[in-house]
Amino acid sequence: MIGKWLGKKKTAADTDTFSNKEREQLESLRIPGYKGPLPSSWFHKSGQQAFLQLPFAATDAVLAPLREANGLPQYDWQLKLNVEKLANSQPELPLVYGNVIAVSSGKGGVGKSSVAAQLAVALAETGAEVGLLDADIYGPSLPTMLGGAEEKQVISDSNKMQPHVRHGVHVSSLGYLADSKDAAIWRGPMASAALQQLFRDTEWPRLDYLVIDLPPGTGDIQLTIAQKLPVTGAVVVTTPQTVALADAEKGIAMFRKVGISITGLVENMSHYHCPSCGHEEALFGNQGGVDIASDYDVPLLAQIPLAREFRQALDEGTPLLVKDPSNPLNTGIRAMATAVAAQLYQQAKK
Ligand SMILES: Nc1ncnc2c1ncn2[C@@H]1O[C@H](COP(=O)(O)OP(=O)(O)OP(=O)(O)O)[C@@H](O)[C@H]1O
Repeated sequence: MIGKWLGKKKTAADTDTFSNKEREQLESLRIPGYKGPLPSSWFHKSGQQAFLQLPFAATDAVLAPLREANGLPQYDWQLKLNVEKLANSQPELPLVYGNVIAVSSGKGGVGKSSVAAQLAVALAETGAEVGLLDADIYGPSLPTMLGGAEEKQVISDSNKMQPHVRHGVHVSSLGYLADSKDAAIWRGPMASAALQQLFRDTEWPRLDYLVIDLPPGTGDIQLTIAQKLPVTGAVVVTTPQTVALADAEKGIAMFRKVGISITGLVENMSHYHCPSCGHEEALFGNQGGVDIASDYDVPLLAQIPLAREFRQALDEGTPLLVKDPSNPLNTGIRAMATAVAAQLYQQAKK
């Protein structure tokens, strides 16, 4: 749990109010993934200190426009997060799992696991308590992408699995338990049962967010998982390529069929940025994700470039966010995390 600020008793200084002109400027602040102006009750000031208090995870970058806006920089702006637990698709399950984000793709190889891993690390960077469930039982790749595959699985006295803590994220994966070659031969019901067990028998701490890396595709297994696990919102990952887009459409349709809200679309490998000459090339086509998002009325949460740095870092088990935190490529990943958390909140509150 982060910041207990919301529950703090108000002091006389907290009742300081912004002038009308300042309020107008605050109203013009936009956050990735949040449609429209933020409620004015989320802004506070106390003398020279000013606070933006959000009920979802966000990076400090959201304050940049306030720090730069005319008339507002005199304040020392701070971000206060107090992540609200939102309703999910299984109301009878306790909310200890936090807000559950299912990351899916209609097609294999589009970068779903990379997006899930980097989303989880970026959310954890904000100070949120984050879990990551590797439900990609046919090819659990998170132990490779986040490292620690060689670490022994610890079972607690209460017979529960201790999640591995990797780069600030609590990770549970069959890849830490079984040989991935064994997992690949599992059939539908067996895989689905193993997964539910992995979800239930992991000793998760009290989480703010649980990111689930679903197996690729839109068949029975994905449908069963989506129905059996608590889900707050689904993120569909695609590349801009026509074949991937057709499968992404199936993914959107699948979640809609079972009443799970689509938090949005992430377009991965949207273009290639040449590190030497700066040229940008749309290797998999142009605008695919933008068009699908508009056709299906789902938010486009991020467009992530194809970059050697992302792949290399994940192959080494240390995502770029951790390996090279100030690399400009990370800006888009951090903005994606804010956009996912903001949109998840806004949809749940609708
Ligand atoms: N934006 C990117 N830039 C460079 N490499 C990437 C990018 N996204 C993913 N990759 C690389 O592409 C490969 C496939 O990615 P990943 O395993 O995440 O795909 P997936 O959709 O989860 O695949 P599967 O369906 O098989 O589980 C990995 O080596 C990953 O590092």
